[in-house]
Amino acid sequence: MGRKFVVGGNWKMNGDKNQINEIINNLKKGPLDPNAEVVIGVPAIYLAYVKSIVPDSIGVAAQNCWKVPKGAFTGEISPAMIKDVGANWVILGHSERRTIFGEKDELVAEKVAHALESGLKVIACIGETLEEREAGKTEEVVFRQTKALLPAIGNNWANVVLAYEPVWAIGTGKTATPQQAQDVHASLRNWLSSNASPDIAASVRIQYGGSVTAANAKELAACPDIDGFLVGGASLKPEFVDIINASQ
Ligand SMILES: O=C(CO)COP(=O)(O)O
Repeated sequence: MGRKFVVGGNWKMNGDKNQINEIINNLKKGPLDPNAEVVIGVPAIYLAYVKSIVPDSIGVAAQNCWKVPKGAFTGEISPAMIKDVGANWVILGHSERRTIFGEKDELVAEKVAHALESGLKVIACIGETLEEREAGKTEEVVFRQTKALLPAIGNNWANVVLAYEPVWAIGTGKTATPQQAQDVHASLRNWLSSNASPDIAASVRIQYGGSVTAANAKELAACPDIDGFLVGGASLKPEFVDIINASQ
């Protein structure tokens, strides 16, 4: 179907200059699968530093942004600023933003709309909690979260990657089984076919995120509807290279 494998590293609030140098040197050494797209999500304060040392072949993402270009929003950064320091991507709607910082579907959608209008590419995150999964609400939740994004994305789907990250699998060492992940990815694609368009459903890349490691990446990558990963903890380690190469 021609969906390019795309692997994101979400460093979250981790890293200092020393560790960043190590991570970037490791990525430079690779070797990286030339057929995989790589994007690293770095703390805002290091965006410019990372851009100054990373090869252009690796995309750089902010982990959040605000929904307008500038103004009295103490502590926030805008897509215009992210672009100004040379980064092209932003991760939005991560479950940590949703749960710890109380971001609701509508706010995530407003941020996605503004980031896309500003010319950034977006990794938009969705996913259910353990409670929601156990209540049989996984599809209801991911469909609701995705539905909120439809008007925000409009005809900009080419600049969006969806990241399905079940909250119970994030940072817990409890990876979704390949079948569990594949099932949600397939039903999401099916839902997109009816609610966006068959073309969008066939072309949008859906990453899996949640305790991805070098040990489980290959099996997950072999699933037909898994088009890459959004990696937290392991993106800080040398094994990130093996995860990037998992679809080879
Ligand atoms: O939240 C994640 C990526 O955005 C996943 O984190 P872990 O890979 O550490 O579970």
